[in-house]
Amino acid sequence: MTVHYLSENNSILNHFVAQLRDVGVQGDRMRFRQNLHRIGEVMAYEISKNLHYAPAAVTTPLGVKETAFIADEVVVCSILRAGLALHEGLLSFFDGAENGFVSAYRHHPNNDDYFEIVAEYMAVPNLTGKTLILADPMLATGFSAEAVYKKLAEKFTPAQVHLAVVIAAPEGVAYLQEHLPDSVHLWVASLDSHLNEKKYIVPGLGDAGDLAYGVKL
Ligand SMILES: O=P(O)(O)OC[C@H]1O[C@H](OP(=O)(O)OP(=O)(O)O)[C@H](O)[C@@H]1O
Ligand SMILES: O=c1cc[nH]c(=O)[nH]1
Ligand SMILES: [Mg+2]
Repeated sequence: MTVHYLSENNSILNHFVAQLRDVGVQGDRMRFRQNLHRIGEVMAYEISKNLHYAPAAVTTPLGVKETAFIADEVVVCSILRAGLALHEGLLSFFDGAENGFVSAYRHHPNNDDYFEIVAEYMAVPNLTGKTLILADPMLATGFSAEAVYKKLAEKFTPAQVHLAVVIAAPEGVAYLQEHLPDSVHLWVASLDSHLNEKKYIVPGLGDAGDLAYGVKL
């Protein structure tokens, strides 16, 4: 797996991530979703630098300009719920992309800290031969991303896979390095310190799904 750390260079991306984290701003759910959307746009731009291009001509009122257009067939696929707002941002740049949605949540069967990932709902187009961009703001243990990747890989063979996450824990990055193929690209807006005993990212931002859409039962 190739990891791209987007905060290695200072950019306005860091402002959007900082607002997601800030307890004084988080109460504004619309701004939280809007910042995920804006980060999705920035990530789309960064990922676009790794896609394949083919030459094509554009006719202007004054002549013809040879340029290069994305040749890959892009599919944006979000991991529900928290991936949705990021998905919309990616889609606003990859506006011709196909779309997929897969669910993943932490199930605590014993009402303690132990959990299993349940990935059951999957609504996706054919991914074989296409460029799959998986969107999920949080990479904590890496179990959700792994479960979703494997569920999709059972049925399809994408030509390229890009996993776009906003905040990652080192433990999750290391886990995916071991469990996903070398060909996968991981895009990280910010790398944090560690996971706490509940496997939440520290300092992180809290629960991204709840902050975007409200607390679930
Ligand atoms: O790396 P992991 O340890 O698997 O944790 C990361 C997962 O946790 C969050 O989803 P969550 O389970 O909170 O679901 P939600 O989006 O419905 O809130 C997040 O959006 C990831 O999918
Ligand atoms: O820190 C974390 C870990 C999992 N899911 C979240 O939303 N946040
Ligand atoms: Mg959640």
